[in-house]
Amino acid sequence: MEFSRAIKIAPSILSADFANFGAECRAIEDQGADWVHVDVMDGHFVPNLTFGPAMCAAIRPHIRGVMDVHLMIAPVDPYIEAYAQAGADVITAHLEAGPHIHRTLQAIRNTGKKAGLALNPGTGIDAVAHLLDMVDLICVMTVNPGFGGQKFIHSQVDKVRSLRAVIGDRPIHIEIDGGVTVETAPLVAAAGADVLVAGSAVFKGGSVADPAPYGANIRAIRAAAEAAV
Ligand SMILES: O=C(CO)[C@@H](O)[C@H](O)COP(=O)(O)O
Ligand SMILES: [Fe+2]
Repeated sequence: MEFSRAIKIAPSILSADFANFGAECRAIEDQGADWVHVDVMDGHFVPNLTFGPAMCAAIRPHIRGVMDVHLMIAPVDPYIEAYAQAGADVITAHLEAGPHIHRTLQAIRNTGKKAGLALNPGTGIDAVAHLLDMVDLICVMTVNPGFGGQKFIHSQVDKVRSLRAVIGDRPIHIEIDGGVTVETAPLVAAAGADVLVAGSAVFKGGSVADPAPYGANIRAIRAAAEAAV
């Protein structure tokens, strides 16, 4: 995985057809997705349940590019190795998920995978300064985690701008997750984000049988973001 600040679109398969994940992953990549974003929820850290490591391992052969695994689980440390074994390229843990985020990021790096740090909307960026040498990606949640299709929280745009200033030119991705659309993508791209997760805005209007809308949605979000950079 070579580092680049170019805009990357990462569809969240939380909005895919749950009976058809393999075909959905192939369809979004064929339609121009850069990364595939997999939302792991435990019914405890967030009020929803999704994919275990076996599910991730099952879809891995259907993803040619980057599998971006967003762990919304607590505790997180006991499961890092399992998601690494399942074939994740990026493993992101929440700052809020436990008392030892430095150890968690170290454990992710020890698996040889890229380490991501996610921040809930109510969390500030102060802790990030002490973790810059431990992270490959910082995920700014622009909704409260747990569900797709929520409304973008606009107060997070300033947070992204401050985060970009703290990161400077270090090879750390800023990922935005939640409520990304053609309207909100330019705001976060202009503030310094480079990875845009989008679930409902990518999958709307399409299906495995008719995937062309996925491509049109991805191109529209990318064009809106790139025009703002
Ligand atoms: O992590 C999460 C939600 O907790 C996200 O990845 C959502 O799945 C994004 O969905 P949209 O807001 O784009 O519909
Ligand atoms: Fe996510």
